[in-house]
Amino acid sequence: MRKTEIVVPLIIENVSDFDAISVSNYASADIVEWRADFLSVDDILILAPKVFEKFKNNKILFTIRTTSEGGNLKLSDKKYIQILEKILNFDPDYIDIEYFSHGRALSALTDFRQKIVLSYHNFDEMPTDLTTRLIKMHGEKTAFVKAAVMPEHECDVLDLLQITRDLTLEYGENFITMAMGDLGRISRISGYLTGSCWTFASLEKASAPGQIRLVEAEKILNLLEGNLF
Ligand SMILES: O=C1C[C@@](O)(C(=O)O)C[C@@H](O)[C@@H]1O
Repeated sequence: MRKTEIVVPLIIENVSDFDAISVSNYASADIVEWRADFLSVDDILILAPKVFEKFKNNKILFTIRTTSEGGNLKLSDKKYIQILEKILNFDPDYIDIEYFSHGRALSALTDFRQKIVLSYHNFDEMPTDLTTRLIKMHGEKTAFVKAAVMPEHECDVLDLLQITRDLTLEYGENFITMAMGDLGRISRISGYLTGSCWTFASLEKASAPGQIRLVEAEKILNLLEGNLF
């Protein structure tokens, strides 16, 4: 029995690509993350009914990664909240909210806290205030708190692992962390040590640097965690 849940990003770049997507490719994903920011806002709302119907037997995390945090869409808070409100009508299991870029969405959607994955992304560095940020995010009492950072040195990766372990011991198991890029790859398979609850593994196109492919992630996690849980 594996501990770490595997999240597989669903990336649709054109509405016309959707029908060719095979749900069976996502069968071994614990959660499917629809990274909706690869589409325009209009196309997100056009495709939403079809995505939630096609993946009705999967757990779905709905994510709009904005340009403020390494994604593709630049949105006002008002528009960001409007889209999330419309998507919530499809009852996703989780929605991602960028706490430091679009924190107003959290207060607007406070009734959905148990669906919210509060997130923070830093594609430039391992920030020195990461612990403070994660504790502040944890205080919002959402389902999960997630941080993806870019390590420059090996010590940045080791620091992230230790910070995750310390916070999990202190505050409980709702942290999801990863160090991105090739240097950070170990952080994606060390949840059994650190307490990080999820890892993101790619099917075809990775949604962030350093992601391990789904097939390999399953093998490694089953090897590392198989006899532990
Ligand atoms: O926040 C995350 C984590 C991630 O950035 C990663 O590094 O695997 C991938 C994103 O799709 C997801 O929304």
